[in-house]
Amino acid sequence: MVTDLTAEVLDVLSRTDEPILSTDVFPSTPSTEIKSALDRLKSREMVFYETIDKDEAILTPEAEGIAANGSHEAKVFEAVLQAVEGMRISDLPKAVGQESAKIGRGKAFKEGWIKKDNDILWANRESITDTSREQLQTIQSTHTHPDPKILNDLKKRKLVTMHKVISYKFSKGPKFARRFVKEETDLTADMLASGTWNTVSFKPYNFKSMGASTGSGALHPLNKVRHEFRQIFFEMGFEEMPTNRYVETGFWNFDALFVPQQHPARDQQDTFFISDPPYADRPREDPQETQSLPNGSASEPLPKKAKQDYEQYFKNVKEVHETGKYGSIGYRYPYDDDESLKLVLRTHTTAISTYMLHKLAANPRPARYFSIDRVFRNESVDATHLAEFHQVEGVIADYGLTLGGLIGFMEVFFAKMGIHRLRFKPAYNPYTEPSMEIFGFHEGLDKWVEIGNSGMFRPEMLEPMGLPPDMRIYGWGLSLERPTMIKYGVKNIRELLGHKVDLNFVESNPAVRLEKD
Ligand SMILES: N[C@@H](Cc1ccccc1)C(=O)O
Repeated sequence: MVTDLTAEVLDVLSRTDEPILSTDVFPSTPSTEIKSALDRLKSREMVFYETIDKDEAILTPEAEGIAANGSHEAKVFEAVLQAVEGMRISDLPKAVGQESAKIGRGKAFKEGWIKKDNDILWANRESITDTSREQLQTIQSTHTHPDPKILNDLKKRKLVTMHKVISYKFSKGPKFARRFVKEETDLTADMLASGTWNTVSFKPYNFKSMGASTGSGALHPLNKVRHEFRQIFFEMGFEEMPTNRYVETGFWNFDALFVPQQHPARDQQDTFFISDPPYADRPREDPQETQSLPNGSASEPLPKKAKQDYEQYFKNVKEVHETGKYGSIGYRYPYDDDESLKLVLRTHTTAISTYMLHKLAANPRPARYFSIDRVFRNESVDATHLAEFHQVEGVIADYGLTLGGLIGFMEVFFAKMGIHRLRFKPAYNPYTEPSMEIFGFHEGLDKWVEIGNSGMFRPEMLEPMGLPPDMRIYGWGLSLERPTMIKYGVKNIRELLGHKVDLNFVESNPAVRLEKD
C-alpha cells in the first residue's frame, strides 16, 4: 500500500541523517510504488530524492550453477585429478555429467590442465584456479565486474544479462516529520457539522500544476509543411492553380505534355487506369471548371469560339506527335485517339500546369502558377513509397528566361525552406529540355538527397497551345512528403499518409500544434 510505504520511508529516515538507497531498504518493492510515495513526501518538502538509473549484471541460470559448483572445465580437471590411474575419455560423462564433459574437456585441454595419452586423460598439474567461477561470483555479489572486457565476454557467452535498475537516493527534507498526516483535499459538509474542519490538515494548493490537457485540434505535419510552401509561393508572386480533380484523361496527363503514347511510364507499372468507365467521350475541354466526367451531358456546352480552340489544340498535339510540327520532327508513330481518352488517376500535377498554360495561351503574359495536391503512382509500397503522394508543383512563364535563371530561382526557393546547398543533375523528361534533377544537402543526415525534378518546357508542348515561340516556361515538381519526413524525423511514410496516421503523433509533436496564423 502506498500509505504504508510513505510511513516506512519516514520511519527509515528517522533513524539516520544520511541519504538512503531505496534498493537497500525496499529491495523487492516495485520502483513505481517507491516513486509515488517519495513524490508525495517531496511535494510536502518532507524528503528530497534523486533517481539513479543503473545497469546491473545478472547471472543466467547456467552461470548460477557455475558460480555454485565450478565451471565445466574445472569439474573435468577435478575428476581427472582424482582418477589416480588416469581416466578413460568414455568414462568422463559418467564422472561429471554429459554437459560438463562435452563443454569442459576441450577447455581443460586449452588451458593446459589435462593431457591425453591414447584414450586416457591425465591431470597436467596439482591445482588450478577456476577463473570463470571467480568472475561469476564477483558479479553475483556486486552485479558488475571491474573489467568491462570480461563483462562483455560473459555477456557474449550468455552467462550474464544486463538489467536496468531504477533506484532512488532519498534523504530528509526541511519539513521532515516522523509521521505523515493524511491531508484532506476538500472541505465537506460533514467536516463543518462535526467541527473536524478545525483540526484536519488540508492539502496545499499547487498553483504550478498544469491541469489536464484538453485535446485541442492540431495540424497534421503534412498540412503544416504545405502551409509553409504556400507561404513561400505567395511571397514569390505565384497564383494557386485549382487542383480539384484526381481523374484526368490521357490527353492532359500525357499527350499534351508530348509524352509518347508508348512511353513506359504509361504502362500498368506506373499509372492507375480507371476501369469504369475506362474512356472519356472526348478530352475534357475545361478540366477545372466542371466537376463531372466529360460525358457530354454533364458539362455545359462550350461557347463556339472556345470549342474551336480546343479542336485546334487537340489536332496540333496529335500532329506534333505523329508527323512533327513547329520545326520538330515529332515521334513519327500513329497517334491513337483512344489513348487520349483513357481515364487515369493523375500521375503528376503537371497535368494541371499544362491545362493552365493552355489557358494562358489565349492571352500570353508573364505568369507564375503553383499547386500542392495529391497524385497517384502504381508503385510498390515500402517505407518511403506509397501509391499516392502530394506533389508541389510550380511553373514560371516569361520572355527571355534561361536555364541559369531556373537554377538561380531554385536557389532562392529552397533557401526559403532552409536548404542552402543545391546540386543539379541532367535528367530526362519527355516534356522538358533541358531537364534537371535537384539535390539538396541535408545537414542533419549529412548527405545529398534528391528533392525535385525540373526543366524548361519543350516547344513541342507549348506551341500547340498557341503560346508565342519566344516565350519560355520552366517548371519543377517535388514531393511534399520528403521534406516533411526530414523535418519531423519520420522514417516510415505510412505514418504520415493514408490509414496509419497516429493521432498521438499529430497531437504530441509541438511543432505541429495548431497555431494562430
Ligand atoms: N512532373 C515532374 C515534375 C516536373 C514538373 C515540371 C517540369 C519538370 C518536371 C514529376 O512528376 O516529377
